[in-house]
Amino acid sequence: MTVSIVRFGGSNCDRDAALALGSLDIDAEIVWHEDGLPEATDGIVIPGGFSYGDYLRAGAMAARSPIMDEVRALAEDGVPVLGVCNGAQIGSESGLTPGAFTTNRSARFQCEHVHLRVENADTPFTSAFTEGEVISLPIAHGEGRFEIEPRKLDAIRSDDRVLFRYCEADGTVTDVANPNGSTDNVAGVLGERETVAVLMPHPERATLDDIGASNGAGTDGAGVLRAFE
Ligand SMILES: NC(=O)CC[C@H](N)C(=O)O
Repeated sequence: MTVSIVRFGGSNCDRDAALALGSLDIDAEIVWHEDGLPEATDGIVIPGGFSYGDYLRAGAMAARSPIMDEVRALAEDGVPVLGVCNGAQIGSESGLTPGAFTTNRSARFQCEHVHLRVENADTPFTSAFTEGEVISLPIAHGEGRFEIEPRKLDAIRSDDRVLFRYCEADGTVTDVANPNGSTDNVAGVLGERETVAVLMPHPERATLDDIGASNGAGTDGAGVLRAFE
């Protein structure tokens, strides 16, 4: 697969994503949003960062860049799309995925390792795992609290669109394990197709052996990025 990693002004995880994908022998190219998507694109990553300085709402301005029309069109054609952290905020702001990401319950930027329970292993982003498996990934965000209206929450639950939930190390979903106050502990959610996903934790920061070994992040992120193999 040839993955286009979409860079906006203020993206800062684009190179991490390229390195992580490269370490899995997946072709990846960083694409400046004004240049549009290359024709060869058959996978898309919207990376983390602080696009447009998080002004207005995190992700709100990048979501209105014309390249997002191209992303939406390819997503509808079944091209896998993954939004990570600021990319998740851009994904939800652009209507690729349901719900919204708002200010953390703590009202502070939080940077820590979290446990996640795999809720749906039947997607390209989770096929390396089993349902109910607990993985660990780092988070680093100020606006990561997933919010969704109750009716839509019921719908995504019954449609199996919750991808990951924040949990304890043993897989129990508790409020204490919920770092930012996300509704129903949701850490990652699918779009209308199981080939479109956004998540607040950073798989690209827990993929490379050397980085994982030195900062304790581990390499569970590789399982998520294998969606692009
Ligand atoms: N690491 C990131 O992508 C940060 C996301 C966003 N700027 C926030 O703080 O919520």
